[in-house]
Amino acid sequence: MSSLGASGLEAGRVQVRAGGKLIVDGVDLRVQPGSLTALVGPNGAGKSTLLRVLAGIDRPDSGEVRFRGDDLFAMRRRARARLAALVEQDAVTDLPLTVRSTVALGRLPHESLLGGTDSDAADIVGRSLALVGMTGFADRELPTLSGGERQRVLLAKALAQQTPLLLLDEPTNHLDIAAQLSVLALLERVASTGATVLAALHDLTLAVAFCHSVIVMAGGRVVAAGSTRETLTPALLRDVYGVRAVLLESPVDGRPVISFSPGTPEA
Ligand SMILES: Nc1ncnc2c1ncn2[C@@H]1O[C@H](COP(=O)(O)OP(=O)(O)OP(=O)(O)O)[C@@H](O)[C@H]1O
Repeated sequence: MSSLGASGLEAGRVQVRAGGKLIVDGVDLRVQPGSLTALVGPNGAGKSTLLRVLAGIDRPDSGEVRFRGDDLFAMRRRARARLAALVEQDAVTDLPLTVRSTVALGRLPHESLLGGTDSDAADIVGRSLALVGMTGFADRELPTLSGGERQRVLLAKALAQQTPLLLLDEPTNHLDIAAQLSVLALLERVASTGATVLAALHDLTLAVAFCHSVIVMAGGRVVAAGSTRETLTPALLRDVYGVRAVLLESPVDGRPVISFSPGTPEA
């Protein structure tokens, strides 16, 4: 595997087998630091499975994952948790914890094993809650929150982890349109600080508006990757999703917009 050297996320020949078939089938990818990258593809393409491998949570059946040149599976769990955070899709959120305590879990990898406290924890937890607009919910119990509120708390927990690698599985799930836009803008800002940020997104309009790069998966494989504008072409969207689409430019801010039309695309 060629190396990104001291930066970025790199996966080589990653395979994951489940239920007797390859659900991730020889994935090679690179995610550059400093810009937001989208991971897109139809339902069942293998995005969630791949994200768990890229976060170092699930070991692949074969292949390797490196971040800043280091093998994620060769390091201890705590060390890995200081490098990589994953916001999972519909993660279990019925723990009887307050919002503040939930976000504070993101600080665990930074606490000293010798019992010393993480002196900045309260401050970082407070700032993370503010970034996702959940300050007023700090003392609420997690199970009492709406789906969108929980989603924002889980994002705050990952932000509190302060990792240079941030992976997100459908981070805009359950969010209203204003919250979706503010989460994408927040991820853009996190990436602009030099972090490596990869988000699985179903909403291609959001992907093309906010993400500089895109990785397209189908059937467990990466079928295209590159700059979002150049990769998400009408031909690619027809081949991968079977839809009719056209790429336009927003008259408001010049950002790209994908417009979809009903009906089956012509071959
Ligand atoms: N333990 C398992 N046994 C059998 N098949 C599995 C298992 N886990 C996942 N799969 C299958 O692997 C494929 C990839 O699943 P995955 O959740 O990674 O896809 P995805 O791209 O995230 O999908 P979605 O967009 O619907 O969330 C799916 O077809 C899924 O049914």
